[in-house]
Amino acid sequence: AGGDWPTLVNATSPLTLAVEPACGSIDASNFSEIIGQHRPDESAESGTRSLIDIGDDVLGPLWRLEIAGRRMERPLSPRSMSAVTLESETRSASPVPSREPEDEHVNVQVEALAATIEYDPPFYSGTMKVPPESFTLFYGHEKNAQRINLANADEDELVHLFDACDPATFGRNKENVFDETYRKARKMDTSNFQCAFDAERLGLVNIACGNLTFGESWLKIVKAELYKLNVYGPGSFFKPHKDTPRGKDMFGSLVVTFPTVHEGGELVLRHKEKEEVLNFAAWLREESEPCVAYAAFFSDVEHEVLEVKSGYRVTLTYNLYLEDGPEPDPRLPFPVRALVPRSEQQFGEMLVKLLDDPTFLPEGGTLGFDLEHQYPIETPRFEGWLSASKNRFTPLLRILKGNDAMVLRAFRHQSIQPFLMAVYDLDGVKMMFHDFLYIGRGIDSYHEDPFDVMVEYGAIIIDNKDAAIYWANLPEVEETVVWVTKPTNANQRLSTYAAFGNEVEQNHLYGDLCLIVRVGPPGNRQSSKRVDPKWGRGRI
Ligand SMILES: O=C(O)CCC(=O)C(=O)O
Ligand SMILES: [Fe+2]
Repeated sequence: AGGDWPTLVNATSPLTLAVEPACGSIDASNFSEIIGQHRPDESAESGTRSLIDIGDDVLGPLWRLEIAGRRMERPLSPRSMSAVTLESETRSASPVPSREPEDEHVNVQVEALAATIEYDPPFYSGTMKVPPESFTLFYGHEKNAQRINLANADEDELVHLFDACDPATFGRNKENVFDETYRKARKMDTSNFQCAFDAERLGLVNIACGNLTFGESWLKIVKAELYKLNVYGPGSFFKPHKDTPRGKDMFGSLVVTFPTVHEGGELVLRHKEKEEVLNFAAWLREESEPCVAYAAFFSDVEHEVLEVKSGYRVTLTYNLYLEDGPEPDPRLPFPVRALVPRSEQQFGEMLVKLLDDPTFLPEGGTLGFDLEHQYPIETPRFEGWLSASKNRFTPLLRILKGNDAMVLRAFRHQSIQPFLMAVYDLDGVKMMFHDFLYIGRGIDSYHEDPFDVMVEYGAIIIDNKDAAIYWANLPEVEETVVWVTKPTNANQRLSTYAAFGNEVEQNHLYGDLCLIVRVGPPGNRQSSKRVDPKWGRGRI
């Protein structure tokens, strides 16, 4: 059978399930073959509902289930199928195992640590005075080159530039699409223009990026690669999106706006429920000398260009990369970071205080931090490539941003080595895993249950207190994570990250990750053995 699968709506008696088709009528013969004996339901309108007596040796295909108000949309393995029948037998019993009382003490301690982490803006913006010759732009196709001075261009010149550009596309679900309800603007590729403005040579890259903080950034140099020239006429806009990661070392974008007369076209940046509206047009109007306005932001910052009300808005966009710098000269003193995030000192001090406190995790334990930023994850080249031992997120430790890098540095300073994990929520059972997994990668949607695959490859069960009632054999918690900052997005399917970008890119996706830190008992915090899960309480 193809198309929509039926919905399982009720479990009436131990071995009877009621099933509703997602659309159309039920082909009853199909059910009896697959999961059990079909029996018409006299109480329901004909053709809409069926009862099925389940045999002992059921094999589940892909089902959409709704049991006791909970929806489950995933491949149903024999294990969860038997859980369904079992659940209806024991419905009155409490499905959640009894739990120890919350460990309030450790919660209070980690809350004090979390409170030292201050807001670290994921962008940096301003205006910058540049030499007059920087405003010259040559553009055009083949022999029809034109010249324009972007510091004093008139409307006709800007219309000509606008017309010379191509309509701008954007990436949606692995395709480059042209859709003027989403992005109404013009762009020009670097092969068709030459601008005297050079963000690197003018020092703008250093100014803008020096204020964004990274992991081990003193070992790195920032490279700005010119990406596009964008021209927005009256009525142009670009709806919210994140810039597509083009390579694992791309960490952000730089937008430079020229002082062409325009109104509107504000750049809106959003990250973690915070929003910032940058009105470049107004900033530039206030300057008495020719300036550009700029914003450098991390790639996982959602941004949008509001409608241009009048005039023409001209921008250059750059992709920002981290490149390895020269090896530090061992004879010189170890380089000092120019900029330390404000919270680094407070956090470091609180951390030392906690690690020295004999009442803090007296047997050791595992701390978890939700990362504030997303990072580009290289997508595997072929299906099913998973490893039980290799943590595919380790290379990302070098490019952590902002507070994520700050937390990593603080632990490393105490000789404690955090690592990265993705947290999954499978029907209320939370696990951490060292790789990404989605249908077509690791799991075969028809036969395999993601849970089974992840356990086989070494996923660690960290929480079961929200487990759905149909887990027959509730997996035991193997390691309790005390969350300093709680994960907000548990991963279900990686593919959802690819939805919108400014260009198609299939090799890297953004993923949500957590920094996990195993700390030893007082006096030996550096030992990182996994601790008995009865310690501490998970706080997802
Ligand atoms: O032109 C701008 O201000 C931003 C353009 C942008 O977001 C992009 O090209 O991805
Ligand atoms: Fe963008």
